[in-house]
Amino acid sequence: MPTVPAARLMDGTALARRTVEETAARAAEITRRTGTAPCLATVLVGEDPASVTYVRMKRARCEKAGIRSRHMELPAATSTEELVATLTGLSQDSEVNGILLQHPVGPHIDERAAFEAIAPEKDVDGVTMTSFAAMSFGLPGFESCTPGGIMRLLDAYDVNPSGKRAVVVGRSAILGKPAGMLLLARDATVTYCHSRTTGLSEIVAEADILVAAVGRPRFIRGEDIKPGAVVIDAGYNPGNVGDVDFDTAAERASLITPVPGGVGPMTIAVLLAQTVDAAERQLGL
Ligand SMILES: Nc1nc(=O)c2c([nH]1)NC[C@@H]1CN(c3ccc(C(=O)N[C@@H](CCC(=O)O)C(=O)O)cc3)C=[N+]21
Repeated sequence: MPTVPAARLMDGTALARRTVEETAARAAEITRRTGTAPCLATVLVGEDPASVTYVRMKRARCEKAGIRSRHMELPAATSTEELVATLTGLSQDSEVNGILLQHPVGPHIDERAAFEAIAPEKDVDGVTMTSFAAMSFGLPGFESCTPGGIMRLLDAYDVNPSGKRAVVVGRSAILGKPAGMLLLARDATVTYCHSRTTGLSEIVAEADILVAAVGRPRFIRGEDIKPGAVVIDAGYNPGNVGDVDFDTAAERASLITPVPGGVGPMTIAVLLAQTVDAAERQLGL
């Protein structure tokens, strides 16, 4: 007998559409009141095809929402000092409301130094230490976009993290680590797993909420998932493949995000929403 998938889909495309519509209305109001649309600066170092595609998608979504974008393309050989100077310039430019530095930059660049050159009030991608601290303390501020998108998905599907066991597989600076912090700020009991974790399967099996953010295609398999768990696939591997083996996971989960159509569109929606938040704050609206 074929197994019936138990899981309901968490539709990131639909939620992102609603979020972007609300954002577009707020952007239009800013434009009406000031004569100028909010502006996101996007900075891309090098020509990694996936990064080029992601930045293009972000800019296209901005345009649809009535947000201007100003794009800067820097050669792969750009030094840390040059990148920091570019980001400092954008931070001081009163026409720019938000700044996105696409990750990853080349290995010869100190990415942390570059992120910290983004003024905290323009850190709409939630990558600075200031933003991380705000997420960790549960204070208002900009959220890292993918983790912020995950929290909005949980809220939209009435998943309250409070008291739940959340397991985050992955500890990157702008995905796994802040995702765990946002869940902790909402009173989940959070466990981080990573490449040195031993007994991963046993830990994953305890998760009421599982966030997969390791960057390994179909790494999390259904057999390890607790029946009824909420499974968030934050993986973006080449070919639009997630970190979760969707078919087997969907047999066990109660709710699951697809790839594509789950966390990805929400990442961009949060970027746009936070760009308008930044513009409103800077204009005192
Ligand atoms: N500073 C920084 N901030 C980021 O937020 C950031 C980054 N660097 N570097 C790369 C990752 C990746 N990322 C994605 C955004 C949207 C989709 C997305 O919308 N994906 C669609 C499918 C895309 C397609 O059709 O090709 C989906 O999942 O439905 C995926 C991945 C943001 N990232």
